[in-house]
Amino acid sequence: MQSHRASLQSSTFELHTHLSHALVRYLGVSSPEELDQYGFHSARDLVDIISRFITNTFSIPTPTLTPIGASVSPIIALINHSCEPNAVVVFPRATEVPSIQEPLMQVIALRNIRPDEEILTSYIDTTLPKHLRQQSLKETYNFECCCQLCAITPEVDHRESLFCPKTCGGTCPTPTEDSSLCRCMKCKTVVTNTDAVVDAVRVGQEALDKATALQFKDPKKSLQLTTNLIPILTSSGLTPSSHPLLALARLHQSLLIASLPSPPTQDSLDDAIRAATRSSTGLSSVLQYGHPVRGIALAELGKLLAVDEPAPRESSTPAEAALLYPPSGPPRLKLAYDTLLRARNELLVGFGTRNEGGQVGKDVREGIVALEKEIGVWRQGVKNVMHDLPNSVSKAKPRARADVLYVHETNADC
Ligand SMILES: C[S@@+](CC[C@H](N)C(=O)[O-])C[C@H]1O[C@@H](n2cnc3c(N)ncnc32)[C@H](O)[C@@H]1O
Repeated sequence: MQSHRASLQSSTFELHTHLSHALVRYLGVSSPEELDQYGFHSARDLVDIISRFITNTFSIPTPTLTPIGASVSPIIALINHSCEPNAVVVFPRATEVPSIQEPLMQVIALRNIRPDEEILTSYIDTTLPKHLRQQSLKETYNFECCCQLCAITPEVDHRESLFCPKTCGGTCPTPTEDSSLCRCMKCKTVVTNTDAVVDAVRVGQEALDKATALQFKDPKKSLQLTTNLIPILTSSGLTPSSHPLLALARLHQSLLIASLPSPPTQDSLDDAIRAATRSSTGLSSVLQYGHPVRGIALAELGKLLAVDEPAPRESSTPAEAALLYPPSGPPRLKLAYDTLLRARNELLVGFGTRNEGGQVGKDVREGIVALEKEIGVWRQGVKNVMHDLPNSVSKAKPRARADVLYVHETNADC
């Protein structure tokens, strides 16, 4: 397996040296001779193994993709990187394998791959803009990425974009200190407040770094930072997929879910749903269909929407109801159902059909079945009401309400 000991940047070399010392302490050896039994004959050998380990390991995630460990597979370590990968490395939970053998590492194709085409996975978070992806790949893997996404400079990359200031539906590239002239790619309107946007992005990045560092030590402070910064970045015009707004939104969502009271209040649940919607929308613009991160984000949103509402909101007019997000009552149930169906289809791609979309895919399937039953009960209830009503009334309002509940006549085998 590849090592970069001879060509490491000095900061990375220093980190590898620290890790080598930690390894020596862990092994409890006190002299170079004692290291011989492990096959290390010099400090250089130790740095070499650390470099090899860092270059070739994969993080082991929970079913919802929180990293909890590291693994090495000499075969999978042969796969090179692309920021637009055609495959992913996952650890699905397979029914036919005894749980004692888990986790199982698998490479899953995200799309059809030609026989002569190289299989490529991504080593890093590809929702990041190009300069941060390049920095991360250089620091950890010691190479400059020349994949299609890095080689071609698109007019607008959704990882760094603003909504058109005239709200024509187009987008503009995010201004930077070096390139402050930016205009909408559709209507060509020039963005005038570029300094304010550059400042917002800088402050947002600082807050993201701080909030990430504090997320386990001081989750309340971390949540305060994400809560304060998201509106600033949103009002400066950043699209939901832009950095650092997307990263802040994802962190915000996980902090909100972790701090949900038990049982949740309507406000805390609705806040978490809005955060999950923002994350999922952003991820869908920058990750390809079926990417496990997209599938998991949709599943989390669908599950939140499916939670029983503690105090459903009553809207006085249909117009008011249409503006309400998340919706309440039957429309919420229908949205939960549709979202879980979309999640399941994407999870089947990202975690493999044979794995039934992994553990989350199976949970989502159960959620769909439960919702189908619940929606069936509602529909029956509405039918009964319509049946009991006098003829003149039965054809009016209740039908409109019943339409909301007429979801696809699928069973959960989709
Ligand atoms: C896990 S290994 C991949 C297999 C490696 N190419 C080999 O032959 O053993 C990771 C290393 O491969 C190289 N690599 C992976 N993807 C690359 C890419 N897209 N461009 C250049 N080098 C790459 C880098 O040196 C990186 O540190």
